Amino acid sequence: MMPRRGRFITLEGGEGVGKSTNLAWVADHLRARGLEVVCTREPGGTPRAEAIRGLLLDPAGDEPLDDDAELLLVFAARAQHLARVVRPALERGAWVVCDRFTDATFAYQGGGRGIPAARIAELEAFVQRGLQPDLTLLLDMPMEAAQRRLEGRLERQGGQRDRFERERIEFFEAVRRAYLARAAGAPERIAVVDADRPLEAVQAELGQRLDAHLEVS
Ligand SMILES: Nc1ncnc2c1ncn2[C@@H]1O[C@H](COP(=O)(O)OP(=O)(O)OP(=O)(O)O)[C@@H](O)[C@H]1O
Ligand SMILES: Cc1cn([C@H]2C[C@H](O)[C@@H](COP(=O)(O)O)O2)c(=O)[nH]c1=O
Repeated sequence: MMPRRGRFITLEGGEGVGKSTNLAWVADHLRARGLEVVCTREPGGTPRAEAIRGLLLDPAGDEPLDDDAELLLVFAARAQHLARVVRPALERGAWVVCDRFTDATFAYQGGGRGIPAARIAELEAFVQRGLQPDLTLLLDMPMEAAQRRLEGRLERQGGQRDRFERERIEFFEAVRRAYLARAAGAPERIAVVDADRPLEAVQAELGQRLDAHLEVS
């Protein structure tokens, strides 16, 4: 009998909504149920894809990054990540938990930059060859509140805003609208989780969503 393919879970949402905070919690929740879990992120997840992440996030330099170049870099990093990490893990039956994936491209490059969804979908088909997340947990909250969280994190941990974090609030509002439109178009895959609550409440809902997915998979 063929081994059962693993599952691909993605966490999505705008800046500062709590994706990184909840990624480890999601992984622990699944491991406690006896599953092998691989945690990863996009852009990145392999040394070469992380190098592309550096190009995308670096705010330095006086040469603006062209929107189409940004889109192609995102998919170049994704191709490498899928080939080296995600597909091998799924093929051996592991569950992959990924901080952002292609919904982020539709939200940031589509909603934020204004690149037509059809063009993004062409690259999605080319790079992913049908691979889609089995479940996407979309952490959603008003952008002003998320920005305050981000500022708190920067004050506590230091560091500078990256190239995306320097965008204006209108950009983030467009990103949020695009995410919610994606969720409305794929309610069977994308679960919208209200992230503007205490962490315990957010994680209780994440746990319920994961357990419901485990029951049907
Ligand atoms: N439910 C919550 N309530 C209060 N603070 C939270 C909550 N979730 C996360 N935080 C805090 O908000 C800040 C941002 O969280 P986190 O870094 O996980 O967000 P993120 O979505 O991964 O951000 P980015 O998109 O920049 O990577 C952190 O300081 C974190 O401790
Ligand atoms: C996958 C993906 C990501 N981005 C942007 C969104 C974020 O600003 C950064 C990643 O940093 P974070 O620590 O996860 O916040 O990259 C994007 O524009 N398009 C994408 O497809």
